[in-house]
Amino acid sequence: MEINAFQWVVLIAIYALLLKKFFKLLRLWYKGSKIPGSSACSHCPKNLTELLSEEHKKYGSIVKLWLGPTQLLVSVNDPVLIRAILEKAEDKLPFTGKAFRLAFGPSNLFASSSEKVRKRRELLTTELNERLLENNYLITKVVDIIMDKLENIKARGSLDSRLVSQHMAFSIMGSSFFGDGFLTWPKAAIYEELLMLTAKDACFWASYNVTPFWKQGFWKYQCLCKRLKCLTQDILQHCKKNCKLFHHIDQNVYGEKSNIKTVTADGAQCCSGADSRDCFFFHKLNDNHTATEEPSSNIMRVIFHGCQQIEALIANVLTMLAMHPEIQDKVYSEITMAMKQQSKYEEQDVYRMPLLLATVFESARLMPSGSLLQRCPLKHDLSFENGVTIPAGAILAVPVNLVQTDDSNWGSDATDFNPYRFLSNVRKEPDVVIDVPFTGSGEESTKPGFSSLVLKDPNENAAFLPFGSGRRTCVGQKFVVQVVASLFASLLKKYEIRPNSGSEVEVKLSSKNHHLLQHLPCSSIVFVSRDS
Ligand code: HEM
Repeated sequence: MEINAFQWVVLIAIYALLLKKFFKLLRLWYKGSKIPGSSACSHCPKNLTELLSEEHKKYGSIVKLWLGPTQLLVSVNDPVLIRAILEKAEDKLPFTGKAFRLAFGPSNLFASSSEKVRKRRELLTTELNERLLENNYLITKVVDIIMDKLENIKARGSLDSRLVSQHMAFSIMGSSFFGDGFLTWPKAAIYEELLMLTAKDACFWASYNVTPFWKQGFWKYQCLCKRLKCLTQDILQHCKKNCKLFHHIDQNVYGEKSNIKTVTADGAQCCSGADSRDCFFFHKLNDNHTATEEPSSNIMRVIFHGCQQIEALIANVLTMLAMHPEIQDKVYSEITMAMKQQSKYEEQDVYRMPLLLATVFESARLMPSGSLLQRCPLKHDLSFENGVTIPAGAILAVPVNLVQTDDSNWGSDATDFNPYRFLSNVRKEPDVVIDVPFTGSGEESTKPGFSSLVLKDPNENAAFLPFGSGRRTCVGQKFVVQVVASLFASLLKKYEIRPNSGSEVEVKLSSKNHHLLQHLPCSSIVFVSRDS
């Protein structure tokens, strides 16, 4: 048989590619052999965190674990080293991208390559921080609507804290990103259900190496994804309709921040300055999207990530307050004291409630929503001062819940709920007041009516990682902390949160075993009105 020149070229190219892959693998094996740890994960118990905990005890702060012949996981549990590594390591593992690509379509916002995400990360950070400062009224409105909804469902008795938290998180994300029109959007409930369902099944379908086109279930799943996309377009249209400035947005970009309503030529009322910025935000977020990207996928990804994470945080704070009535009472006193000083409650007031903010941080520390932070040096090895090299292609993992509940990082009460670890007493230790967005100023705290406690910057402790760290850290941290604290300030002013007697949460939380804390069941809680 005669082989022509073209076929030779193809054959050589394939051969060269295979050879390159083989040498990469040899290199991974060789470099991996120098990292301490068990050679293989053949005896993997169900819980990877438990295994990593044992390995770290045996081999030190950097351990390797072969997940398969071609998959090397390197786990690091020393906070100072973690900070240094995450400052350098920029790329993420492509797998998570695959799951979300399937659910929401291709998007560059959470891409594995840092190059692709940089611009949009910056945009999102600016937007969130500006929105945070300008949109005070919106948070108050969201909280009011959530409180009204609570009034209605509370009549039925105890509530599943996960479900309540999900509704709250969804209202916060929806209204913050689409404007307050979202709060009256008739399809919001369907959208919430569909978003959660689609994302839940994404990992299952993404776990197939070859997309299972032959399975009927897969096509049903694709239909759900399509419906979700249509609904996202629908709310965007709704947003655009309410916001006639969209088409001449360029004239208004970041310039005018007036809230005065204007009237267009066709007589329709234009949205306020704040609303036009909402529209502009999405316009910009999808600006210059590449051919492979879909306009609504970035939006769905952000909304989903925010909902999922905020939901977990709210549920954790609810659970912790329900289980620690003595802390709840103190937070309540702090809220009433701070609110007494103001004729009108402003969102910035939460910065005068250090115990409330510390409660949010402590809940995030004890029960982080993800158990591993991961990076994947795609092109280059990562070398560190202590002589350790993490080879390109290895999965770098940070076992967040181990680091966040380790005695050596947090003291002997590391597994206890103690928000005071994030506070210092201004009168006793005036020099620990730190000038960061989260901390109250020492001067304010000494005025009558203000708390004498001062919040420390939680990020000062390198072992505080609920929002990640380094170049790919979460861009929503400041936004989330302010919104969630505001929500609880309003909630606690009206209600006392109690566990439903005999519910599972009471049993689980009385245990000191921190592994249990990460797997809390749906907990049942009751909101008891303070007026009654
Ligand atoms: C309680 C709420 C939240 C928690 C606990 C949380 C946590 C996280 C974590 C752990 C990461 C990975 C960080 C790392 O690998 O170092 C992350 C990434 C990210 N978060 Fe959040 N997040 C929250 C809310 C939000 C919100 C509300 C937004 C935006 C609206 C947001 C936007 C992002 C983005 C864009 C990334 C990806 C960064 C990148 O890959 O470069 N997050 N978040």
